[in-house]
Amino acid sequence: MEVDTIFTSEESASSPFAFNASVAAVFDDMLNRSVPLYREALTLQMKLANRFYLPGTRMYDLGCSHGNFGVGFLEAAGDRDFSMVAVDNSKPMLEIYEKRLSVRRGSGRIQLCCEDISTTPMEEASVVVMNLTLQFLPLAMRDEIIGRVYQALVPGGILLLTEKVVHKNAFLADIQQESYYGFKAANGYSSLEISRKREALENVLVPETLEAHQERLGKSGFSMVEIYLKWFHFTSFLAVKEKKQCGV
Ligand SMILES: Nc1ncnc2c1ncn2[C@@H]1O[C@H](C[S@+](CC[C@H]([NH3+])C(=O)[O-])CC(=O)[O-])[C@@H](O)[C@H]1O
Ligand SMILES: O=C(O)C(=O)Cc1ccccc1
Repeated sequence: MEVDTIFTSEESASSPFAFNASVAAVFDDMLNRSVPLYREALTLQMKLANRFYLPGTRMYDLGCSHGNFGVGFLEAAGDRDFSMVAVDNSKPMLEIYEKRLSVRRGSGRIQLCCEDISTTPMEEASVVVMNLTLQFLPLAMRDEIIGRVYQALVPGGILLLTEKVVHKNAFLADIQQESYYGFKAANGYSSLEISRKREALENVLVPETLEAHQERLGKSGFSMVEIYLKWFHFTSFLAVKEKKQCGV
């Protein structure tokens, strides 16, 4: 695995963060060292996806990057059939994903789409995964996207949403950030790398409060929402589209 040294160089500080070829090449190391509980979240997402996926429907992975969810799900599925649409607008990420699929059996079950999530058509979905993706979309588009996810889900279908959130209380938001930077430092990032990346992510990764996410999920139609994992900022929501009961 290639080591993430992106923010060791001075020029890295001068441009906004982008999912380009240099980032794609070191992305696993970047995720492992910068996202607390990343592997644990993936494992739980695969288990929940497996529990809620309905044969004949689709699974969508929105902001799939280089395919950790899809490749993991494919390996765990064995001979069980499924249909997944994996969407990302970073070509370098999808090129790596395609290579990973090319050496695996049954990879025709995953269709890769290089497009913007805000325009991607969705239908007949029983599972939609958005792992650390919504936070990169313009704030003004987020309601519409979650609304479309809800509409695309069949009754009993789920959205697995993981986001970096920010605490609504300024003091606790500082504690979150302090704990998070401690995590990065313990994983070998220097304070210069940490501050350069913070600058590069400004206005690119825009976190919202946990309450803002809950409110959006509620007003989009999700009446059952569970937080199944949380590490300060990093929060994983399970949102279920309820099955309507006859006569109620
Ligand atoms: N508008 C957009 N349209 C499509 N893709 C987008 C858009 N904006 C950003 N992306 C894509 O969303 C992904 C976010 S990374 C997801 C990790 C993955 N889910 C994982 O479980 O390994 C999270 C992170 O880097 O913190 C990148 O691949 C972007 O190209
Ligand atoms: O929020 C941060 O400071 C991060 O480093 C999160 C992150 C992880 C991987 C890619 C982009 C942002």
